[in-house]
Amino acid sequence: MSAWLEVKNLDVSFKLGEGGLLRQSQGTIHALSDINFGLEKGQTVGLIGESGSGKSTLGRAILHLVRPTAGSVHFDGTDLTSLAERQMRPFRQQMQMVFQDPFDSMNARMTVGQIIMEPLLLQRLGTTRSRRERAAMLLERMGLDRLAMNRYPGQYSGGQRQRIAIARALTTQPQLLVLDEPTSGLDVSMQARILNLLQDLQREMGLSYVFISHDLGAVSYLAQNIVVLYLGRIVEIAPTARLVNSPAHPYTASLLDALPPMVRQAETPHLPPPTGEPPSPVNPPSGCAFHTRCPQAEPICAAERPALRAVADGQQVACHFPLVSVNGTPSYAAP
Ligand SMILES: Nc1ncnc2c1ncn2[C@@H]1O[C@H](COP(=O)(O)OP(=O)(O)OP(=O)(O)O)[C@@H](O)[C@H]1O
Repeated sequence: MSAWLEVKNLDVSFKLGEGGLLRQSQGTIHALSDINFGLEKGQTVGLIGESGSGKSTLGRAILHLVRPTAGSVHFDGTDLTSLAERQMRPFRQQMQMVFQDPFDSMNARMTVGQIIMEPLLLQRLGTTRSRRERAAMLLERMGLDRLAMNRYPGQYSGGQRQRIAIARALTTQPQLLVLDEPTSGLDVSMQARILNLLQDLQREMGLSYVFISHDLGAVSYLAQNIVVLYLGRIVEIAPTARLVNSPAHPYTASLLDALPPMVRQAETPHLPPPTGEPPSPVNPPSGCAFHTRCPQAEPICAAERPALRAVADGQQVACHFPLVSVNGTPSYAAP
């Protein structure tokens, strides 16, 4: 049975040398290869990985903002990838994106009210009065004063601007939000407040989230399932508790190193964080792309790409030597 949101065999490539910043370079960036996962209504899936692993591209491909090279995205039974932009319009209302630095995506000369009402205007929804009323109501729900309607985003702190961005994303009453690093750049207490707000809104409105972050701690707070990406491929996918307590891929175990001890259990393996920069996605390493940085790589890892395979209920890993055996039992010695 298909999930409410289903990503199937998704590939996204960018050709270099066709203009823009990258016109000096040649080749193809395989930003995403063979991505498969599902999300149920009212739930959160986390996308985690280092910079350049393909998280934002995946979020954008789900929202039909990037055209996949192959594969499909199904939303509530409809294959979005087969739709022309005009047919996509009713779905745009259902799905919105919240960006990392909302100030970058806000026009500093527009008032907060205009910013929040803009999606309604663009989609020609409501009347002037109903748009204003909805924007003011959402501002209040975000813990901001209605007076903010006539002020400018520059008058607000990072955390307040993130609340304004969330209010804007909610104006069209979407069912799905793609949250792209919504807490990065905020201090720890503000991060916690935004995460709590997102959790409350999810319960109240039945929202579904695709939560993109390089911070496993933030993702594990909201997500029921986590997808770990490395150089455009899924290396592990698992229910959150399983991933955090029994990671199967050495790369996942190295991301756990950054988790506070109260989130990670004492006996959970956590390898040192990967050293150096990830390899280039234009010319990725042979076999398992992580083998060049993996502390336990064997010759087969450079020769053959491991397929994603199930090791426990809901847990799949692409590794020749997973840290758990096929029945999900940890196969590592406690430190
Ligand atoms: N429009 C584009 N044209 C060419 N290459 C792109 C484009 N968008 C993304 N890429 C490349 O695709 C790869 C994945 O990028 P993406 O931004 O999805 O990664 P990310 O995991 O979200 O990283 P970050 O955390 O830094 O945002 C990178 O190598 C990036 O340079």
